[in-house]
Amino acid sequence: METLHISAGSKKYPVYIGIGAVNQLKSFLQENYPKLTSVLIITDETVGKLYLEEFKAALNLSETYVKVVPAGEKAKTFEVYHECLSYALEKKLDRKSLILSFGGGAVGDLAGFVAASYMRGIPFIQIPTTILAHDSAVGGKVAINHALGKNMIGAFYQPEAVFYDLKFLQSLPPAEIRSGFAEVIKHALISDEEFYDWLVKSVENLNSIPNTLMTEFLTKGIKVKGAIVEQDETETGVRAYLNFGHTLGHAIEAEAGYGSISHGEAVAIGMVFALKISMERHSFNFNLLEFNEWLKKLGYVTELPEGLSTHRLLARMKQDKKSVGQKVRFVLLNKIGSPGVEELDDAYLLNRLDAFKRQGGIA
Ligand SMILES: O=C(O)C(=O)C[C@@H](O)[C@H](O)[C@H](O)COP(=O)(O)O
Repeated sequence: METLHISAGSKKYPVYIGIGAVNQLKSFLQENYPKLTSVLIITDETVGKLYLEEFKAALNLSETYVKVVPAGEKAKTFEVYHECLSYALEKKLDRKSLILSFGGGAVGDLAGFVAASYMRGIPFIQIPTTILAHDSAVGGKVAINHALGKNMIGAFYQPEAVFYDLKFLQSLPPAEIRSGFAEVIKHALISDEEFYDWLVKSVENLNSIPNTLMTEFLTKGIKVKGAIVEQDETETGVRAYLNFGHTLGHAIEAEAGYGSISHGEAVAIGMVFALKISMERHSFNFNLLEFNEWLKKLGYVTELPEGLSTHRLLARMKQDKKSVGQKVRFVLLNKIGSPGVEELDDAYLLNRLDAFKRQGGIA
């Protein structure tokens, strides 16, 4: 078991990571919330079926309520958000109550936004159950989606703690593993060539990752994220680097339909595209073909999904939260480990997107 600490704005909180981490939750609550009145567990259908009864029994708290939401991005809708708020009001949660987010990235985004907005904010704790959530559970970005864009309604709202029990990762399906691992790759590419080289050498397939290796790359990823969030909690500057691959990635998710492609698999395509542009604009030595082949060996698709309009993708990117005045701002690399944010001209972007589509990716 390892304990990391995240500093974000005026807040500092622990991330307990390792097999059995969740066993520390009850004592954490007893020590830090002696006047706790009630707890609302927000979980999804998949996690609920697998782990909820065991989780509730281990907590054994008197006033525990549960809201089960749809799995994945389908949880991040106004309707589900409203249902959660209504349920919390019906169960008379008060400002001494606490929300436990028990699930993957989408549950954490939704539950965190419910906590951020219920009675103008009550505490919440992240208990992530996916690889993706090593990224989304840390740093305080909480949100729901809108038809006009992903994560368009949300807040920066930090959890009280994160209990990251890696036993929950053992039941993940391949697409979910790919989704989360893409964010590990992102953390390596934006931070450190040594991390990236180690990752490519260490991970040859995603179907049987040893616990020690999983713990090591998740811990490295969280440390990369924590260092950036400590510098820039509300994304006025360097926090945008954590969005590498997301400008196109979010556009693909929205155009393909939320849930039809996983977040990380869309980000993987976005990272290949962003790397290609980066190498065109900043001549640096990187074997993009080797990266592309590694991704395909791991099961990723590295070209645009069939039938997506590049014009519509551009329109989506113009609405990205990093864009200013409808000018698209991309996170590019000057070299591995050296990200920057650049404004890209619409005509240039459309030309590169059309080439990417025509060539089936980078080749
Ligand atoms: O924490 C951040 O900042 C990130 O950009 C991390 C992303 O991997 C994550 O998917 C985030 O939710 C996307 O942020 P958004 O601002 O593009 O909605």
